[in-house]
Amino acid sequence: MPAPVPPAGPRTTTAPPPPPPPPTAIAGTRDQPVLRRIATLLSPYKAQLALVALAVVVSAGLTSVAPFLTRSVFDDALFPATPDGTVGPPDLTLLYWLIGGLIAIPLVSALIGVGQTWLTTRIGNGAMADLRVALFAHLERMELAFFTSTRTGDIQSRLANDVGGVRSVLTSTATSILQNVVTVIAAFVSMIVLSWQLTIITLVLMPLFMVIQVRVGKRRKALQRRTQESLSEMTAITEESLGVSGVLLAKVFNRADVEVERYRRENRRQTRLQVKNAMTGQTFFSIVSTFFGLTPAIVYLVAGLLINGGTLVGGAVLTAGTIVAFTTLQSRLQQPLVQLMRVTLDVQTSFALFGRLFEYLDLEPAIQDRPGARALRKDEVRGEVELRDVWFRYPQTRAESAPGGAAASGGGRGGKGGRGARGRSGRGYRALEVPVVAALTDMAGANVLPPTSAPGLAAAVPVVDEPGAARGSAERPSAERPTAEGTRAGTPSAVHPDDPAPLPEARKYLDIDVTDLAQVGEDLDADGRISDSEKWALADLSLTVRAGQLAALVGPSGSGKTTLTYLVPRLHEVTRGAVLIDGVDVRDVTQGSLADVVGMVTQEPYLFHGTITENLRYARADATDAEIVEACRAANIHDRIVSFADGYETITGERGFRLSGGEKQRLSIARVLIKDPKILILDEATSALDTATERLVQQALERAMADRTTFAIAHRLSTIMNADVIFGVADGRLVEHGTHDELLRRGGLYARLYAEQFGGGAVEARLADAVQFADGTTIPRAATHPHPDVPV
Ligand SMILES: Nc1ncnc2c1ncn2[C@@H]1O[C@H](COP(=O)(O)OP(=O)(O)OP(=O)(O)O)[C@@H](O)[C@H]1O
Repeated sequence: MPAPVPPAGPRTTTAPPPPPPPPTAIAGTRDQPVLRRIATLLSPYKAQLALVALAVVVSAGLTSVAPFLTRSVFDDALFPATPDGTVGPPDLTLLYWLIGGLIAIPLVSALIGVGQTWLTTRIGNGAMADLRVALFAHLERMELAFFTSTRTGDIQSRLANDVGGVRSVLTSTATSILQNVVTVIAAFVSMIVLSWQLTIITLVLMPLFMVIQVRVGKRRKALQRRTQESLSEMTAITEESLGVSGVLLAKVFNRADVEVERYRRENRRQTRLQVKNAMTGQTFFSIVSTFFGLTPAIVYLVAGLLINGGTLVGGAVLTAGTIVAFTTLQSRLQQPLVQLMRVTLDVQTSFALFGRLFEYLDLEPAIQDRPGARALRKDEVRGEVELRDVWFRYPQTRAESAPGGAAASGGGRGGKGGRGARGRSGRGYRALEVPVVAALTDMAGANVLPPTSAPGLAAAVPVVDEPGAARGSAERPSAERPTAEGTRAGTPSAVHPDDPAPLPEARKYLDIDVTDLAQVGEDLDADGRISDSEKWALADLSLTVRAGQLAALVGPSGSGKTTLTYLVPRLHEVTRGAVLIDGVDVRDVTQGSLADVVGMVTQEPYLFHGTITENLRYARADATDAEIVEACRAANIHDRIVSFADGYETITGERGFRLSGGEKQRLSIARVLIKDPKILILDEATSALDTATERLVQQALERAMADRTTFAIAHRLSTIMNADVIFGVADGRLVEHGTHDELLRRGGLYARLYAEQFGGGAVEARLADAVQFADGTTIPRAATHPHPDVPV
């Protein structure tokens, strides 16, 4: 039995969490300048900020009163002038009061300082936490394509390093600026009151300093951006190389040294940048400090000349007290002024970090709920799925859009999860995402049909039974969305300038060798019909699967089977055409309700680091212990779980690495059974299974498929034989459909596949360790493959 329900954590809470405020509300909008956006970020803390401002003004005021007390100590208390011009005896009463004041000022200032630090730390950390959550929530809403084209390390680095980098700006910089500005202004006013002539001497080089500082700031900002990019790169290398898969890959291919060298190189770059960053502006600050160090000497000299030459304007008197007070003020001015320059520089530098953060916050999720989207009611859904005139192409990746960008980073290692570019930053993503999305929206609204002159395809467009029945039930009026029949019959239709040239007839696909099918796209390219950059992952695809049917998808590797299935739960958005569930366009329903209706068992089931129970409850937080056990029994995994020392409380390990491929598969089947979706998408992964578990997985799958519409990317003969309909996909096109017998008679793609992959019906499945035959016998394979998770 599983242990009692664990305390509700983020993964197990039953009540849906309140929707996060849109990130723009937290951090302003794309069109606002960075400073305004930072102000928006701080706006929830207005009251505390006002308190801080008050504290700053009070302590600055107190600090600038001190020199006047000092002047009074000298001129009125210690050496009071008598009416006849001589120095009288010290006025001790006045001296006591003045000394009392001089003691009280630093004490009160220190107390105010403590309170101020407490407040600013709270404000800064609060705003930083808001920013981090806004970024996390925003990224969670991004579509799948964003993650396939962005390195995980880059995302992690922005959340950790960049947000951490702006911490000082948010915690102390704002108050530091305010404090120093007030101190500097108060000191200046006091200095002018004491002697405007001496003040001019102090100020004379300020304009020059300011100009230099702006230039230094620009340089520091550019350096900071490069430093953060390098940090992203390092995080990405760590993430890729020190994950379980990465370590396994490096060990199997003996690439550990290469990985270390890659890390060392980037680390060296990081060190160089850090040193440059720290050194930029140091000479400038040394000059400023030297100038301030020399100023008192210049002041004494000028004061002597002024007194001697009698050039003091308006009969002003330069007393010893005034000169002492002035130099005290002037030396007090030095520290806040230099600090102000440093802080302004930090702010300029931090803009580079804010820029990187806002870049992500400004990415528009390409797939969102449209206004007024309605919820699909799971209990009312029958589960009929239709793909209507579907065209799909993957959004251009960032490497393709930003020449030299990602390629220059040279970090990627490829692999299924990383087909997309491995760019260094998100810069290019929006640049191409927006036009792509805009173009798609245009096409969807412009009643544009992909042209085709492929008569062969007319025969290939499948409707499993009752042709047209489901088509008519779509919510959109047919005038808005022309039917596939219309297109096929050659009905004139608007042609978009971006549309590809006419495609060859389906016969072409049926006549070529199965193993050559992956090349079809390139053949077309050579013909000049579709350029490679315009290659469609799915083209002109229409099919209907009735509620409760099992549809098997077959076709060569890379033909688009996975892509096709991802359109149903809207993990990708069709470029043209529509996907309908019970006649309702998936774009018209909320993504949340769609996710409730569609379940997936992927080739590489993902388990997070946690107990088995926690992983299973991810499907439905309120699943009872009995339901969990029932699902595990149906998935043939219960007995295995209870055989573990910790039973249902066994920790699965990161990404489920403590479990075998077959165990993970059965757990993921149990998880989908707990979810109980109306539509199931199943990517059979027989090559990850061994003979011992194959039968258990197959049984589990049969139970999972029962009573729901299933799309199975089939790698088992029995799945195909049991299918109500088989769809043959080649190079993103549906080239044939029908039952096993019909397609065999046809002698096309499926017939070839059946002959080659399934040995004409003799082979049931190709497993990790053996080939399993339809009669139940197995023949071991040569054990050349060290681990199913390691690509060879
Ligand atoms: N995220 C992506 N970005 C760009 N192209 C992609 C992406 N994912 C897949 N593709 C491309 O789309 C095409 C179809 O891939 P898909 O994974 O759908 O094929 P498949 O038939 O499921 O292959 P397999 O049986 O090997 O899993 C391939 O050319 C592939 O390279």
